[in-house]
Amino acid sequence: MYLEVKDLKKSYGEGGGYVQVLKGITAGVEQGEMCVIQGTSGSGKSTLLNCIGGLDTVDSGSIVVDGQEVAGLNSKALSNYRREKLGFIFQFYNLVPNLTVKENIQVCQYLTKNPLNMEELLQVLGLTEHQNKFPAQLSGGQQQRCAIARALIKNPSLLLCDEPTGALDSRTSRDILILLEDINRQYGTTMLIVTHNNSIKNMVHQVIMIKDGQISKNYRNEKRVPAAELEDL
Ligand SMILES: Nc1ncnc2c1ncn2[C@@H]1O[C@H](COP(=O)(O)OP(=O)(O)OP(=O)(O)O)[C@@H](O)[C@H]1O
Repeated sequence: MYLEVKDLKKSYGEGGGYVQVLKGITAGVEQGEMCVIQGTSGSGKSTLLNCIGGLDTVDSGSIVVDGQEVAGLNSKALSNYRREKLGFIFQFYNLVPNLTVKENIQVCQYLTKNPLNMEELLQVLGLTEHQNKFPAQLSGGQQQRCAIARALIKNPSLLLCDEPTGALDSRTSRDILILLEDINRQYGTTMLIVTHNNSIKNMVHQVIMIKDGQISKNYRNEKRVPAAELEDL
């Protein structure tokens, strides 16, 4: 198992403001799997993703990624873990406004000894002709493709996506999902995708549904639907 989460608990606040967000999550994702995490607003999806990504601490439980226990690492070890293993994609791109597309990607290229080839990645993501533009000169889909390139340049083994199509229209969403599918196939990248979209779960290998901080349903798709054929995106 590439990612194993065991009895993960996480709360925020104290006294009257105390809220237990994750109430004992146990799940596993195989290497090269695409996995969707779904659930109603406030159910704890982003919190789970942030804990796995070392962006937030946990109260108890274990998170093992590629054989390494991540829960409880100190901040230096966590930043090494993020640098070596992870790529992040968020709903609102988070590009640096005064850097060009290429420069935004280069920032992450220098974080690793074995980056992917920049020109090839720009090509694959359809960004070659936009590489010298600034984020404000791009459409939403182009900005998200740039954010994906930035996450992928260091060839992460685990890609964490929080609402990657949340700000996009359905056609652009489909393009981005086809891209993620291609990347998964080409590089074997394990992916966790938090989404509200009910259709995306049909294209992935595994689905984890969270309700009120607990897993309400967890299954593997017997028959996956290619992103190009998803309905109601
Ligand atoms: N830093 C924080 N401090 C206090 N409470 C927080 C913090 N982060 C999240 N929460 C609370 O934890 C709960 C779960 O939040 P989370 O963002 O994980 O939910 P979600 O399922 O991703 O929701 P959404 O689909 O709306 O993004 C919410 O009640 C939220 O208010």
